[in-house]
Amino acid sequence: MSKVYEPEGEGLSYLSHARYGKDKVRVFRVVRDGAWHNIVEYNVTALVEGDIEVSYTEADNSVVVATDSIKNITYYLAKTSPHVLHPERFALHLGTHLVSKYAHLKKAFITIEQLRWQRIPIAQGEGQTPKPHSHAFYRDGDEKRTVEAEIDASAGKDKIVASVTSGLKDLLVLKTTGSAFESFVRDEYTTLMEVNDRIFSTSIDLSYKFSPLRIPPPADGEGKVFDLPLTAEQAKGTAWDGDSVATVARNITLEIFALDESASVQATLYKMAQRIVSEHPHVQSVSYNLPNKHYVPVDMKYIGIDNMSPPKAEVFIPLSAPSGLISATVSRK
Ligand SMILES: O=c1[nH]c(=O)c2[nH]c(=O)[nH]c2[nH]1
Repeated sequence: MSKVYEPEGEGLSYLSHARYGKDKVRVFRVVRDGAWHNIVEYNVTALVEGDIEVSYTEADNSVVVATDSIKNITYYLAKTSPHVLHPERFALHLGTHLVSKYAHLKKAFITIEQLRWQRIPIAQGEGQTPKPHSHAFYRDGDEKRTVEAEIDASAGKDKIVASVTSGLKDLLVLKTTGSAFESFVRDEYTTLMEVNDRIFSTSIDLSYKFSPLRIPPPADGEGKVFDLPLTAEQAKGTAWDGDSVATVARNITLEIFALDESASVQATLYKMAQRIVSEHPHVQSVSYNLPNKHYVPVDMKYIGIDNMSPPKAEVFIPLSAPSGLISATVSRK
């Protein structure tokens, strides 16, 4: 056998953080309700922390639940969990299962990206409103719904606490008026013109943090049976009710983007975030990252055509880079 590599200066350092698991677990699930089929497609990341130091420091794999097994558990729960169609609940179930089954694993970090599948609308006849098809779907954009759940069993397996941050990303929007940018700092570095009318386009990255949830001990001790003792009323607006919060947060974002007479990306962002906090008592904070995707009017002076400011500005160069990047978090007082 070749010589085992022995690091030098062992006394100089220590393992200060360790977390591992499976990334990019791609899952598609169909739930058949007779002829009516419901589907989800997820990209799942499932990571764990706990008493795993020796796997790094002593090459002792006896504490390692293989990442391959973590992937298998993800598929096992995609098959058996009653929560699979709801990304927040599925993340909570998966995380609870991991920390309940393995005593030495104290925390699970589950990230889910849900890809879009919409039902194909089918017109039933001439002049009829189209109806969503029972089992045929199309991808209507790159937007993803996101969930990040931390399931913490370090206070004991019967005292599991979960914190969940949900949101969406890659929702591309654009408006052709109702956006200005004026009265900013002017000095020797300024070349940007003040504009009272411009194109506003951004790719929305939104996240909202829910207040923590207590997870009751799983009935079978392993986390295979999992439910929250919340009535529908108690669950309203919590991470458990993630689907309805996601719908409202998305609608608020789109509505304010469309309707706001925007003074800047900053000011519009703030209005969106405030509205989400005000409509959901269980949302503790809301964050947005909004790239300002610039559309620059083409200067046609050289051929005697005015294309520089609205209403004359009609032909634009969509700049792929650079973009502005405006971000903020609005928190409940
Ligand atoms: O809405 C904007 N905010 C800025 O901070 C900024 N900076 C810039 O060049 N254009 C814009 N637009």
